[in-house]
Amino acid sequence: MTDQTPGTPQVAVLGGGVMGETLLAALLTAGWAPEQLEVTEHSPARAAELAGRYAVRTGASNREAAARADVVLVAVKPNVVSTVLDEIAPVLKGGEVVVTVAAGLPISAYEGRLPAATPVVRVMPNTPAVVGKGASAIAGGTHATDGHLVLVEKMLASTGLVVRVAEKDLDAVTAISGSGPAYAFYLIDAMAEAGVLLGLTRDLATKLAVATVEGSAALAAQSGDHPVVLRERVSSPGGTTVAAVRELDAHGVRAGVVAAAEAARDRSRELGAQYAG
Ligand SMILES: NC(=O)C1=CN([C@@H]2O[C@H](COP(=O)(O)OP(=O)(O)OC[C@H]3O[C@@H](n4cnc5c(N)ncnc54)[C@H](O)[C@@H]3O)[C@@H](O)[C@H]2O)C=CC1
Ligand SMILES: O=C(O)[C@@H]1CCC=N1
Repeated sequence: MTDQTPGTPQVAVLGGGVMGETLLAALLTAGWAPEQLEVTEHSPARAAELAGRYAVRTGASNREAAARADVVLVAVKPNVVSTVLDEIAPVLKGGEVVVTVAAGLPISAYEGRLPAATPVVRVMPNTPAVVGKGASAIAGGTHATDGHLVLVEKMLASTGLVVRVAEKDLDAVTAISGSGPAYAFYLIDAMAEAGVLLGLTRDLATKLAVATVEGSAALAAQSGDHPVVLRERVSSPGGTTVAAVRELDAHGVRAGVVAAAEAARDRSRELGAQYAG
């Protein structure tokens, strides 16, 4: 594929798990036709499920799918990436773009296994992409042009926020937005559980927790105010909220979030070092 390839090029999604399916659905929403897409899967049952749900071609051969593709989207686990790259490298003709969502693995690891001058774009998406509220960061490799980054932005157009970053920042991005939905779900679950403890039904407590987190995120996004200012607005003098936030501080919740993000950043680096091969 050249920098100028127009429209919606043929995409092979290698690995149809959580993120592979998310990106497949996103491409369909962004205007790709089912016949421009195919997915490879090790699990025949999963392949059949995806074929039934999206009417796309599915198969088990990464090499055959890559040979038909203009864009190869790597969505397998980091420990499988080098095997997959070795499978597809012989059939890449030089113009294809390789896009990867694997955590941790540096672009240099891809460039070292793929034909010289293969453009590689690394993406760190997150699961709210399924509902168009995702946050993705992208970084291009040595041979990725602005045109390749624009193409990837187009591929992710239906998923939500897409930002360009330097590759060195992707471990931090992974710790904040890649893994971040799990922190938000953890908070929602804890709030719902607290509601049950306080006597609400689980259904009502969960609805209230979800709506509160969703509304707070929307308010933060739309007002542009600093989170501290927004928190102060909830906190009436001598009221309930200051009493609650004092407990969050006393229990080290803020420090816990920071430590969690550092652990995710470190794990991303470890995955990169372990599986770069
Ligand atoms: N789940 C998430 O929230 C995010 C995941 N990622 C990245 O996405 C990648 C995939 O993660 P998930 O989708 O969560 O994992 P997953 O385990 O749900 O999906 C991986 C899929 O690859 C298939 N597979 C395994 N070996 C294969 C092979 N050789 N060829 C073809 N298919 C093969 C598996 O059967 C499985 O369905 C990982 O590299 C991860 O770091 C990145 C951002 C967020
Ligand atoms: O947990 C993981 O390794 C992947 C990467 C970011 C979110 N999920």
